[in-house]
Amino acid sequence: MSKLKIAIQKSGRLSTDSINLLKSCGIFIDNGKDQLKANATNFPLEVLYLRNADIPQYLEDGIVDIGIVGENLLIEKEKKVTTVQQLGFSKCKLSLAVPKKVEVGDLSYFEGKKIATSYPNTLTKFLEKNSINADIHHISGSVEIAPNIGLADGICDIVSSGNTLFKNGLKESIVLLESQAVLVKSNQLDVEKEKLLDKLLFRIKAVQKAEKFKYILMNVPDDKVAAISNILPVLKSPTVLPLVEKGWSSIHSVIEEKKFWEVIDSLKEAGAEDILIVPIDKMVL
Ligand SMILES: Nc1ncnc2c1ncn2[C@@H]1O[C@H](COP(=O)(O)OP(=O)(O)OP(=O)(O)O)[C@@H](O)[C@H]1O
Ligand SMILES: O=P(O)(O)OC[C@H]1O[C@H](OP(=O)(O)OP(=O)(O)O)[C@H](O)[C@@H]1O
Ligand SMILES: [Mg+2]
Repeated sequence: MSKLKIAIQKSGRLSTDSINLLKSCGIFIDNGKDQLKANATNFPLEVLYLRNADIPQYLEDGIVDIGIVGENLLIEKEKKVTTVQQLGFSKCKLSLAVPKKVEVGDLSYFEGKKIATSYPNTLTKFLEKNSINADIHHISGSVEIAPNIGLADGICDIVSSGNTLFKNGLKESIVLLESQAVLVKSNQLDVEKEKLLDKLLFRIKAVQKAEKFKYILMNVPDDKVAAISNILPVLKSPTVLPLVEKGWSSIHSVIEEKKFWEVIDSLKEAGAEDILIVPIDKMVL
């Protein structure tokens, strides 16, 4: 039987969330300590733990079938692969940054300047597109140190919370792109592997939907059931169940979490009591 090979980062910013995503899809991985290759016990999936930076090439070569990487890396590497789904974690930006006291104004500040980065390809293209000539210095890590040791005037690196910039006396000046983790596939999948990927994707979407929605329950006086049902921005019509106490009902439904916060006050004003919001594990609609 065919097996899908997935590449995930061995250790780093993507690894924990990637493993958790597989877990929440009900996929159990039989992992030994320091094992770089493992099999799922209940899904035709083989997991390869790799360096993030190597994954796009493995995908292009068809050595692995699918992988989880940051969008920023795909843009940098420009491999022939296909993005299947945004995953919503490891959100970050790729930005130009300079020492705190420097006034940047616009991109023309960087004309003739020296910029240290781990993303030379993305930066080169961005500067070319904007007709800026700069001296790009490629380093593979600890980029934020460069201006402090006289290696560069500015940097171009990943920014998330901004802590690393702050601690190194730098400030973000121009954002090149925004990124998040994505599921990517090789362009060499056969029909059987495409089918397995569809199965996996179906599960991922069920998990993602469940994260957005909550199960909602509340007690309401019988004469307010209609009014409260009208306020609730729910997926379908709510379920109404009688309480043991006469004259009261319990309304159950599924609601988008952000919409709940928009209607909570009107629900209370309309007479809803004992409102419970409960997480949903999976959602298949
Ligand atoms: N501080 C951060 N916050 C959120 N996401 C980040 C952050 N830093 C990096 N990322 C995202 O996670 C991806 C992996 O980053 P990480 O630093 O773990 O990889 P790396 O050390 O460059 O990779 P490798 O596995 O090749 O050693 C990046 O490409 C980016 O998309
Ligand atoms: O804005 P922040 O939340 O501070 O995150 C940004 C930092 O995170 C990443 O480095 P990481 O810690 O992954 O180290 P690395 O260079 O070893 O990959 C990135 O290269 C920045 O240095
Ligand atoms: Mg990093």
